[in-house]
Amino acid sequence: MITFKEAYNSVLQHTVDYGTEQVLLKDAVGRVLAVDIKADRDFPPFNRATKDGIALSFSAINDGQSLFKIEAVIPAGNPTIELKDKTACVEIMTGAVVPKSTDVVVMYEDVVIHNGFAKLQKQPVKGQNIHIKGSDELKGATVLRKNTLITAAEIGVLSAVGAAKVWVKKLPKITTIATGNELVEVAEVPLPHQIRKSNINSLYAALLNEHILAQTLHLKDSKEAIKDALEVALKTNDVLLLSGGVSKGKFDFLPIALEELGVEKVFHKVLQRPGKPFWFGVQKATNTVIFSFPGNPASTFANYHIYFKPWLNKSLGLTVSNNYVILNEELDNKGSLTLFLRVKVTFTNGKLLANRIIENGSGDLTSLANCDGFICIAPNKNSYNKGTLVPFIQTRRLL
Ligand SMILES: Nc1nc2c(c(=O)[nH]1)N[C@H]1C(S)=C(S)[C@@H](COP(=O)(O)OP(=O)(O)OC[C@H]3O[C@@H](n4cnc5c(N)ncnc54)[C@H](O)[C@@H]3O)O[C@H]1N2
Ligand code: MOO
Repeated sequence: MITFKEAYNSVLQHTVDYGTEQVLLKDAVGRVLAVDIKADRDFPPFNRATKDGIALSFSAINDGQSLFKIEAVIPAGNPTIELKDKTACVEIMTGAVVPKSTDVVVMYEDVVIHNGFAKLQKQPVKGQNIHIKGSDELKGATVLRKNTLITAAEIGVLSAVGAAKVWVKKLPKITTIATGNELVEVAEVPLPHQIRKSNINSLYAALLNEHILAQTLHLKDSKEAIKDALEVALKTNDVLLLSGGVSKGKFDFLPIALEELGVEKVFHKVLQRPGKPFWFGVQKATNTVIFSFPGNPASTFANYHIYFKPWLNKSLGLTVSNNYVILNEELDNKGSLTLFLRVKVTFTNGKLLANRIIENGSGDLTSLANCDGFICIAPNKNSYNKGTLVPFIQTRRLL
């Protein structure tokens, strides 16, 4: 059986570039930028008043002048004008173009306006309250880099440079597949020996967070039915996320069915808990990647975050980040398996502290709603003191 590190590295060696596509700006949030974005004009595009007040020539102030005739009133959105008389001033609003031959803006709070004249109450500084043309970025500068996750901030920048359509990384087409005769629909009342499908809905929701609208399938524990359905699914998807049917049971047909369909097994079973009987493979002919997760809810959920999420990030060109939290209790791991322990994380005095939660093994579904993620504890008699930094796999937004 391979170690967690070997399995993780192996999964990341099987990433796939799905190419690029153009989407409308409104659909770009959450996607990954596929090209560098350049400024189509200077930022800001003109000398911009940053306060409501008056604009004037500093040379007049230098000459000792403090009372200025108001020549015009300039709202934001008006074309550039020129201050004709350098001993006069204009009233100017935030966001308006600072007139030619003016180089200082004094805010209303520091002047008294009376009978068409403005009187300075305070000595201004040359250049104050003017956001100089091109001082943020010059035309042609790269303002966003390829392989950036597009958030609300990037949407603002894309809007400012006129990117009504955006080139983004294509997302893989995914079907999530639940297996098992015991599973019934959520809306059904299960018989005493049945349970409702939860893993598949959880995977579907996790993928929605990645802006992937997955198909879902449920297969009964029949080898022929599984093979027939998988044959079609392999042809029509880039990725299959399966849950259940991969351990040693008499009805765990997935490993054999996948191999009979020409899917190359990369590995089966990893020295870890939960998620040990994880089966990972690739169908070279169709370039389909198969993550076949163990059916226990904590196993499917953990392995999705441990393996699939970094695989997706790397496939899309995003950085695969390694995050750490501070262990807030002592523990050790004398066994041979890497443990992924469910933790609650608190943000205390600027630090993320992790405490284990009470859970009842890999089948304990409700514990997943009580934890913030998993800490990764290496095997073989490792002792961890309180205060140790440990790798953290986040399963919900923390801050
Ligand atoms: N002889 C052995 N038995 C088992 C081993 C082993 O190594 N030798 N491994 C155990 C471990 S560890 C795990 S994890 C499970 C994984 O088994 P499978 O992947 O074959 O999963 P199933 O047997 O189909 O289901 C396990 C469990 O999870 C429930 N389940 C399945 N799918 C769903 C779903 N979509 N939603 C909710 N719950 C689901 C299922 O009803 C079972 O209770 O095997 C151990 N056994
Ligand atoms: O590998 Mo299993 O997830 O421990 O129950």
